[in-house]
Amino acid sequence: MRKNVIAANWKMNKVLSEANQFADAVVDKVPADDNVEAIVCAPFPFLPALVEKTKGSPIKIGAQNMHFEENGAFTGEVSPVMLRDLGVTHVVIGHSERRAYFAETDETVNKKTHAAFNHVLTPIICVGETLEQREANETKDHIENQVRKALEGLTDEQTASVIIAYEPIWAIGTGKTASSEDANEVCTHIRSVLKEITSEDVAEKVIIQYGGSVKPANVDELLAQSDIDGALVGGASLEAESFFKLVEAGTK
Ligand SMILES: O=C[C@H](O)COP(=O)(O)O
Repeated sequence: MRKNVIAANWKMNKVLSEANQFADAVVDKVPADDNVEAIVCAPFPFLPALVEKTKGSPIKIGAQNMHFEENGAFTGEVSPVMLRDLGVTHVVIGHSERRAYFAETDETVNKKTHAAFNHVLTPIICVGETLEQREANETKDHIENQVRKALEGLTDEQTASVIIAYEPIWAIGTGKTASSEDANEVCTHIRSVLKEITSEDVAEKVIIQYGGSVKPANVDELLAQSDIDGALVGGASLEAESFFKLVEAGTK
């Protein structure tokens, strides 16, 4: 039985005092529950404070991006070594906003995925189609291609522990959610691709999240689907109360 992984992706929001207030508000509320894992993926400047504030709680802290190299002349970049050293446990890789605005490619997604495992970070790998691709009936082929390229060269053990976030681009921040059945259909396809790449046993272990306008009002229906094991949440993860409700939904 897979647990639900509820990950907040704050994107480029909040200042440090707001990040601290959020941590204070949720740290004693989020339950230690085998059915759910709660992760907050925050901007780099907040990571040390959030790691400190959530120590001893079940909440894990993640970054929203990183470079694939360990160090070097890469002005403005943050390495996996730095994240691990801070106590960060997860990293979002290949978010559609990184792919669209910061030239992230399937190749860099794959390099970052390997770098994450080399530094004991769990990658949350994002895949998703545009509205044009959906309308042209290209969703499954596109997602399959993204998944295969992201996971190239991983061991079965590594593949079993990736988190894949299926986020249809047209549903991100738009208020439009894929119907839970449509979202599940793509997540089931991802799992069948994982079976081909590895084995049924490995594929059944992989956490597949849905992301795109998830909120307390629609999360139950999404999590009830057979192949949706959690959510990667932007807007509705910014308020502590709303994030807590999403995590609570994951315990059911
Ligand atoms: O990483 C999160 C996704 O981009 C979803 O964002 P959203 O919940 O604001 O639609």
